[in-house]
Amino acid sequence: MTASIVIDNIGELTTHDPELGAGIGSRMRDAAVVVEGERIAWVGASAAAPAADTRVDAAGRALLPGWVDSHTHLVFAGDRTAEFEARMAGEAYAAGGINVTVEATRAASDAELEANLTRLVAEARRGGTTTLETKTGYGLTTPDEVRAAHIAGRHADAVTFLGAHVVPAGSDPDAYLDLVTGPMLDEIAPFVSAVDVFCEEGAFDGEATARVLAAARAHGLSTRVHGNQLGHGPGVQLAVESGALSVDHVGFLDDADIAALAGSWRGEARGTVATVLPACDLSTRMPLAPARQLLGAGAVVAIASNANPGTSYTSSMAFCVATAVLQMGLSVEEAVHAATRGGAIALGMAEDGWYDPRGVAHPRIGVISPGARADLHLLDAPSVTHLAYRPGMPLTAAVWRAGGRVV
Ligand SMILES: N=CN[C@@H](CCC(=O)O)C(=O)O
Ligand SMILES: [Zn+2]
Repeated sequence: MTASIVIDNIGELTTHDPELGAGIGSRMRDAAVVVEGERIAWVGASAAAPAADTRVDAAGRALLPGWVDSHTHLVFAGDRTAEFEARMAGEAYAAGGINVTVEATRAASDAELEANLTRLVAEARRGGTTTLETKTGYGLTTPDEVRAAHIAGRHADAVTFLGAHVVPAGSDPDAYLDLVTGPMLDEIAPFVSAVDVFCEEGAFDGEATARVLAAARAHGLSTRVHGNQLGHGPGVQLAVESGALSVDHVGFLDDADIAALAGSWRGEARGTVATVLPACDLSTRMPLAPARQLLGAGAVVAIASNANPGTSYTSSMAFCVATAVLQMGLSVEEAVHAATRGGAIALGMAEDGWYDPRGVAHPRIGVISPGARADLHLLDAPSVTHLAYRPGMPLTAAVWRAGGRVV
């Protein structure tokens, strides 16, 4: 028999389910949610809630989908405090800092990398994150990248190959590109679901990016691009042209980039999500990505933490949501949508039947709707508005992932 839970007396319920009359911008009051096994079985008025094996009284607090963090780099060792201090003293961020983490990561044992990853995933869970993508990209040799993918696959919901993060110190750029689009990709492909490339000055130019994306597609893998982070460039256009799931950072966009991202959702096929990374923009002292203009133009926007030791050493999605509201001009509803359902769309997990790295199929995530996976985040607050109204406060009261209480 599958165990059931009813969470009733919910003061404010964010579902993102248009069928429940609660898409972006509307919230249900006095609601209840019933969970059966790993799925949501029922959503409705608290007064009409059916009985279940266990009852949780939300006591008038707000319930929303668990955060979907669609962009992190958590397989690493070492620390970049000195680089951060230098940046706060006025030095600019440059892609080359990645090599500092590459050196520390290569020197770490499997157990050290896994312990660090486990610690960071637990930290994210405590903040309400129920789904997490993470990338390789601090190994940059075939064995080091494959080991990162294996370690990530034991703890993350999606693993992305980022061999094209930067040309490792001492390597010839052409030879490295041949490796990353050839033998390294061949070896890692069975253990990842997507390929990412850092298209930026100091990393990979447009031509190299196009080669990485084409090689990924030839292996049947999805693609993502780190694009337009430090300046204008071809990352967004290449991502859209190649049908990438997402292009992330998007700090420096011209009108054609915004039009391409919005236009990518107008045809039959799905488009490319614009993933903004507010904590990274702040930590690198870069302009905040134009999320308001992107939404205004009709683009699909996700918010992610970009947790990594160089540019964004936080997995706090609540902090990212608060920043998106306070500094990027999003409404609370838009920011919460971008950090939940937006992330699910960016990961290809917004529909039933997506597979995790262990080959297990799951129901859709990022929504609170009958049939969806029961990933739920109860706030110690009456409304999601408090995420921005009380920034920095620990508002996570309880978290369920696939129907199981994890916080
Ligand atoms: N932009 C590329 N990669 C990371 C930075 C990684 C690092 O500096 O260690 C990012 O998303 O910001
Ligand atoms: Zn990143």
